[in-house]
Amino acid sequence: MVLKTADHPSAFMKSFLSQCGGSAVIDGGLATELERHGANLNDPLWSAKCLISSPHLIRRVHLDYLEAGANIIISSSYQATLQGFEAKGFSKKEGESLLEKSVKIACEARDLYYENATKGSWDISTDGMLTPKNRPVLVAASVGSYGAYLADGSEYSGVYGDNVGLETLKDFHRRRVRVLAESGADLIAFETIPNKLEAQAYAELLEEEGINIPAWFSFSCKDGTHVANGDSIEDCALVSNSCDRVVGVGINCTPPRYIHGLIQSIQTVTNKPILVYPNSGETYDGNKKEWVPSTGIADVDFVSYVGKWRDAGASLIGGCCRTTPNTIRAISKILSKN
Ligand SMILES: C[S+](C)CC[C@H](N)C(=O)O
Ligand SMILES: N[C@@H](CCS)C(=O)O
Ligand SMILES: [Zn+2]
Repeated sequence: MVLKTADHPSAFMKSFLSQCGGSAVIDGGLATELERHGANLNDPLWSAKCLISSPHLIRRVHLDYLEAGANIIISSSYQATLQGFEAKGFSKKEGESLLEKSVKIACEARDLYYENATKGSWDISTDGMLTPKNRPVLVAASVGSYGAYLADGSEYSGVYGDNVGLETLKDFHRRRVRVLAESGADLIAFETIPNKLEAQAYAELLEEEGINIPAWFSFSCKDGTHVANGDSIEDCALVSNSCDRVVGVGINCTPPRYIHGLIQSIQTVTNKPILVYPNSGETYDGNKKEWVPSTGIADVDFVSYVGKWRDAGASLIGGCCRTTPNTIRAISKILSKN
């Protein structure tokens, strides 16, 4: 199924959601699956390292998520930055090619998925889910936060220091956003945004650079009302209202237990579609680059929350770190039952 970007970005998202039957499925943890397939991501580039060492694995993981029911696959550019590539000895041009490659791999996985679907003659799978041929699929180009580039878990603190202001953040992301916007992706996923300042930087960049594909803003949160650095989720979500190109706002890489309250808060300040793709509820240790079980309330039964999130107003739902194709298959099953 081919979706054309409508003249107005919000019409594009509306039409996509309607073709998905009202709710869309976002994919699950990309890096999580790369690691499960044997990749060692203990590197400043984290998952973007695989763009250099194992692009075939990235394609495999995208395909696994499509086969599990995802309507949106997010590219492997989360921690792919021109500055990060430069530190590894790549030229600016080579860095830009690697950014483009992340989207190309996701598009190839989508093509392969549709190709396989066309070979099959089924329309409905044995468990009642709609299968390949008529499922809309978008490729979202990931833009991880400045904190992700720092490679120390700063996307969960949002504390960048006094030296990092609005202009620094805009300059840091500018070229990367432009390259990804022209890479063939359907939208840009600004992910794991840990503070309001970075959302403002993205909103201004979208305008200044005349970015002509839609985008979403997705925040990492520390509780049911605040993003990682303590800014209120309402203030952060409000930033998206200033920008027509932003067609969705929500939360990712945040424990499931906070999501319901966050959806309710976002709804008080915006009419834009709400997206949620939480992590497993574990905590990231940025020094060891390892996930550790959280103390406190368990988030084991992620999937049992999904209906509640949809009823609360989320229309795009998936998973982030430590979620897998099994998580996405279960979400897809729940959302396909109206
Ligand atoms: C979403 S976090 C788990 C990504 C990795 C982090 N930026 C790091 O490099 O340690
Ligand atoms: N899209 C990224 C987000 C990390 S928080 C991933 O799934 O690896
Ligand atoms: Zn995550």
